[in-house]
Amino acid sequence: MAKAKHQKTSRDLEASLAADRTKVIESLNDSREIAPRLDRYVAALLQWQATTNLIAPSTIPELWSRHIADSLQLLRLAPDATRWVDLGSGGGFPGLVIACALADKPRAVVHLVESNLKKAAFLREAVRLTGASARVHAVRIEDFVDGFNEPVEIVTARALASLDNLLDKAYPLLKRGAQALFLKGQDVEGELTAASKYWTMDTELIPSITDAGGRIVRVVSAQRLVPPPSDG
Ligand SMILES: C[S@@+](CC[C@H](N)C(=O)[O-])C[C@H]1O[C@@H](n2cnc3c(N)ncnc32)[C@H](O)[C@@H]1O
Repeated sequence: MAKAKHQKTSRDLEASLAADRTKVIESLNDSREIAPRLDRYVAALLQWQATTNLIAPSTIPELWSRHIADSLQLLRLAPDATRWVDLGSGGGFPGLVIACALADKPRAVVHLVESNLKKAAFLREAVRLTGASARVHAVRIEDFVDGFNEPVEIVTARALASLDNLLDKAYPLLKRGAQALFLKGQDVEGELTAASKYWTMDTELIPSITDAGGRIVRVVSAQRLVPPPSDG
């Protein structure tokens, strides 16, 4: 009886995933190159998810719309960018998904910065399996951004920190001319108000196409008004 229930549950999950995949793949202009890469990525993610918490388990049935489409929407906002840095990549959102989409674009690279060694190991395996245009940096963001001197056009982050904190983390890249695309939830106005106490910013709020009420914050430029509190 318990075994039959387990089989039904796993069949239900497979059916949900397949329906969700179809919806997302059909929404793409041309999925011929990216679909096989994303399929390999999802297979690896589900395999590693059994031992490493890469995504919230409740989101697995809608993995394609909640995570993959959520990540892919950033490409429309920077269609010509080839140099990306994704901060706190976790299981690969949005950076690895973007790197799958850019795999055939000359000179494209997405730098994935993730300090958790197990997640970084997963990202390396996913890059190997998919052929994504990505490099994995298993370091803390704070240790990565200052010494990183390759060209950067776009900095991304999702589910990492408050806007004020994200600006602090990304600032060494923003001041070199990079723009930021931060995937945010519904309370982004509150975060903008809080950040504006410390920053003067040129920002744009773009509605998310996958997360009702969610917004993408495009930071065109930012300048800190008040120095961050010192540690000592
Ligand atoms: C909540 S997860 C989000 C992961 C992914 N961006 C997503 O949307 O699914 C935040 C990730 O950022 C990583 N992280 C947090 N602080 C970091 C830091 N200072 N340097 C590097 N990685 C960090 C954590 O290890 C974790 O994997």
